[in-house]
Amino acid sequence: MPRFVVVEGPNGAGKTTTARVLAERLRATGRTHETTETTRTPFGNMVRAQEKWLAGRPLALAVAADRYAHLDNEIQPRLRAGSHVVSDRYVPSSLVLQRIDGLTVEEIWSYNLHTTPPDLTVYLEEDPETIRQRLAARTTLSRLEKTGSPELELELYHDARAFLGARGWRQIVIDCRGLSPEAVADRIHQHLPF
Ligand SMILES: Nc1ncnc2c1ncn2[C@@H]1O[C@H](COP(=O)(O)OP(=O)(O)O)[C@@H](O)[C@H]1O
Ligand SMILES: Cc1cn([C@H]2C[C@H](O)[C@@H](COP(=O)(O)OP(=O)(O)O)O2)c(=O)[nH]c1=O
Repeated sequence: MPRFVVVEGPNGAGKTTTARVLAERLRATGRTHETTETTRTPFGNMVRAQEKWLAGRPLALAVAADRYAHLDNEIQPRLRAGSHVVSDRYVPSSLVLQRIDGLTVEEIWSYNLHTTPPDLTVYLEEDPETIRQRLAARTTLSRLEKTGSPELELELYHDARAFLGARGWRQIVIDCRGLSPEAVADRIHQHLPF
């Protein structure tokens, strides 16, 4: 049975790296599609490019619209065709980033109410100082990356996890400190039934 797995965590925690290694590993068990939010579609690229101008509610709505299109046009068709789907970011990212952008959890959730819960949502945690050093090496940071901090994102991810857990989402936390991306992917794989 194909599975929809989401990788979450603060900027610089290792989402993109982990999602790539995990997808590579899952390919040994069946077809696997790797994807990301905001999407690499023209609409998703526009949202990313306009992130400075589309703040607060307009950004929350644009990101949610991109997410619903992602579900309709990419995630659900791939799952129906028998592929596993691994997404770098999904609803929890909105519960963190849109909150940093001034919205309440209730408003953010109202825009995401009709999304499909993943089979497994993985929250990566890493030492804030390690994350800060990784972000310092990046040449460009988005408006929200500059507004938030590793500590704030970790705290808001904690709230997001409690909120979604109360709504039946199946979730795990991986403490990535000292673990290679392969070791992180191993731990995630242990929670999947294949
Ligand atoms: N488990 C890990 N151990 C050591 N370095 C890592 C690990 N995961 C990611 N990295 C490194 O940390 C940096 C940020 O990783 P990235 O996957 O881009 O994070 P995110 O997608 O969460 O912003 C990259 O340079 C990446 O190589
Ligand atoms: C997925 C998502 C992205 N965004 C916005 C803020 C981010 O700075 C921007 C880009 O997402 P991000 O994945 O962090 O950047 P990139 O793909 O360029 O590495 O999109 C949200 O505000 N909420 C979300 O739920």
